[in-house]
Amino acid sequence: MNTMIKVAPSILSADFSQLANEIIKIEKAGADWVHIDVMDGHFVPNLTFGPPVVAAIRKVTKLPFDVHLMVTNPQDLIEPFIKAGADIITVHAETAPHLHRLIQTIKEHGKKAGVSLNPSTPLAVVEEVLDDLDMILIMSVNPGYGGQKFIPGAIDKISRLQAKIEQRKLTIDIEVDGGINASTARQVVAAGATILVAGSAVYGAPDMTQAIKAIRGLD
Ligand SMILES: O=C(CO)[C@H](O)[C@H](O)COP(=O)(O)O
Repeated sequence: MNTMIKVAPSILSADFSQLANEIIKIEKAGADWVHIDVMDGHFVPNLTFGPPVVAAIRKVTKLPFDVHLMVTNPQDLIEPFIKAGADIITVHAETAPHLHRLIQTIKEHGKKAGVSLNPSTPLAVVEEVLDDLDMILIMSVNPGYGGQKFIPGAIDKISRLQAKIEQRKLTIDIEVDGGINASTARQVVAAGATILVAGSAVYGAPDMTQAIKAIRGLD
């Protein structure tokens, strides 16, 4: 049992016609953060939310907004999403030749900065910015869609990242996204993950409260 684990349901799996209610539902069910998947139809083959949608849903909850930018030009969208109400902004290393600058921009606005790695991207790409990061998001599916199958290679990647964080005595959260359910959650938490993103396992569950508890490992 680990009470330090945070669960961040992804509204990608919500009913978009009822978005405000869908956010209120996860808040009542015990979610820690709201995970918002921003997709541009270019870096990933899907198109989702822009800053106006985030500004609109900001009015319905005080839960932290965990904004995951799956976009080709993250530098153009950091400030608009912060103005819209983001608390944590994560950019993909694959989209950012000037990763250090982007992280500094996020932090200068007083927000938490994360970097995400696709399944095929090695940990080495964040080596030089580790000291500046609040969070690393390990993708356990190829980004673009909810409801995909967890890629088991993520577990060893999380263990190696956790060892590196410990060795450097840093405080960085490890978030995992894709195919998370009660069973995969246990495996990634054992490897060192602290924040679990779950879309279909929460929104597709008959009892959301129970699903969140099970993912957190408190069932
Ligand atoms: O970033 C994502 C996809 O790119 C989603 O957050 C992720 O897939 C969550 O959905 P599920 O838990 O259904 O896999």
